[in-house]
Amino acid sequence: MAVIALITVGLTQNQPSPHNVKYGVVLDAGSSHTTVYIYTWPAEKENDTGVVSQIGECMVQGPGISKFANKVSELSNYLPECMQKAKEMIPVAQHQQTPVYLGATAGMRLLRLENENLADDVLEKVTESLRSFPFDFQGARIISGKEEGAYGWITINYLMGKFTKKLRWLFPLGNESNSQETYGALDLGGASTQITFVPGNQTIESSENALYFRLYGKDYNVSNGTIYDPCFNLGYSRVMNISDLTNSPCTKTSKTTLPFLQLKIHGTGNYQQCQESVFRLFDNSDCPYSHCAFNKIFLPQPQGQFGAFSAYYYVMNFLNLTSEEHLSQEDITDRMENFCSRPWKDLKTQFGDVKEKYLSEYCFSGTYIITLLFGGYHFTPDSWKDIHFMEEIRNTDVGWTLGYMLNLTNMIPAEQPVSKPLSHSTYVSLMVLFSLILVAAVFIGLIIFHKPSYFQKDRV
Ligand SMILES: Nc1ccn([C@@H]2O[C@H](COP(=O)(O)OP(=O)(O)OP(=O)(O)O)[C@@H](O)[C@H]2O)c(=O)n1
Ligand SMILES: [Ca+2]
Repeated sequence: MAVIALITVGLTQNQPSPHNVKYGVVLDAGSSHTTVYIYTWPAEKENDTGVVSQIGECMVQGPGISKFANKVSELSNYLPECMQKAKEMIPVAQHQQTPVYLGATAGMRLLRLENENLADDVLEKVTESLRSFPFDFQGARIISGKEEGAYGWITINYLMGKFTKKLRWLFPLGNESNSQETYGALDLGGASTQITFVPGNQTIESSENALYFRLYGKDYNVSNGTIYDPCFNLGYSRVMNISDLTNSPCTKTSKTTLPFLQLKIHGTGNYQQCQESVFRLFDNSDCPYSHCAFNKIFLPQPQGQFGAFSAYYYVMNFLNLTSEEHLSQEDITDRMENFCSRPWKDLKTQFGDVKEKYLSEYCFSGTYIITLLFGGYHFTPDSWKDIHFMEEIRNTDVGWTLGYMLNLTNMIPAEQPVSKPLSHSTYVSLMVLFSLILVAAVFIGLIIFHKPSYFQKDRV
């Protein structure tokens, strides 16, 4: 029996030790900032799922690349600090084989809409900068919102091991019935948001909003230059340029000509009023399909579990709203009312180390997220519990970058592989145990059958 057990375990888990390690670098050029991610994986197991992990990340100092549109020459000093870090983390011998990809998101999509030449200039300059490093640079491009959502979805499901088929015979009693269902992905950045999930048995009514994979098997009424804003805390004020509001392609349609160039905003800190204003941003009228998100965009009813990352996590984590215990809608409202009503002076005292830009916007950002989820994507108080706010899984950040790299390095096979059923430590323990049983069995056998002299004498 011990021999059979040894052979069974050996055959089901033949794990060669990884010695050849590969690396990959992806730059996430977001609207608010750029982050460099450094990944590694064992070369032999390239097509296995869950083997790529993040070994480093570096946040580039300064704003997003789109903000350099009128000063592209400054971009030459932008990336070197973080790229130098990548050089230090990756062994020199591996530099030339290490692919480097840059994907730009909403900030650059908006710049391209406004002025294509400027967007090209920015990409050209970052390309020039990245070419000066000893890596295998694979290009800098603007990724579409659809790709961004898709790669975030791949990342989260890859990291959660949702693409692997578990061997059922090893977990006969486990509640594994839903374990293979994929997670939906919720991403929110400075200038765009994506929701991606596998819909239930609903018809895809707009192919523009669908992707097929085969993998692993307001307007404010103002009469002067001051407005009172319920989404900022009481005592907070900020001056902003009207052009910052009206120059974005997102606001081009609501052309309101104002008789002044600047606007002074004073916070009044009122969650209910803030929510009413934000809710008006989501146009839920005249849906041409059976279900819409907002602004007439096709979206089936959200289905299954969701991982919410990027700004969803930063903001909700700050507001203490990421708890896995079920928070009722009243709990959420109470916490938001409480936070928004706090005087700005108090917040500054308590959270002196938090960047002022972020701190001042948490009342707004939290309200925006809650309104987007309930009023935009139509989550319900009941399905809210299916949203899991997360920053990383197994030390790897959740975002679109990992999925982007997996795709471009052809690390996603079309057919579903079967995962190793045991962890390496369980495998080794079982092998040792069965070996001991085998040795003990042989030993006992020897004693019984080779101690014959006494028995034989007695018999004689
Ligand atoms: N420590 C942080 C970092 C970010 N934020 C919030 O997150 C938003 C930006 O999110 P980020 O993921 O940095 O956006 P980008 O990737 O740069 O934008 P996009 O994906 O739209 O291109 C900020 O406006 C801010 O509200 C925050 O609250 N705390
Ligand atoms: Ca982003």
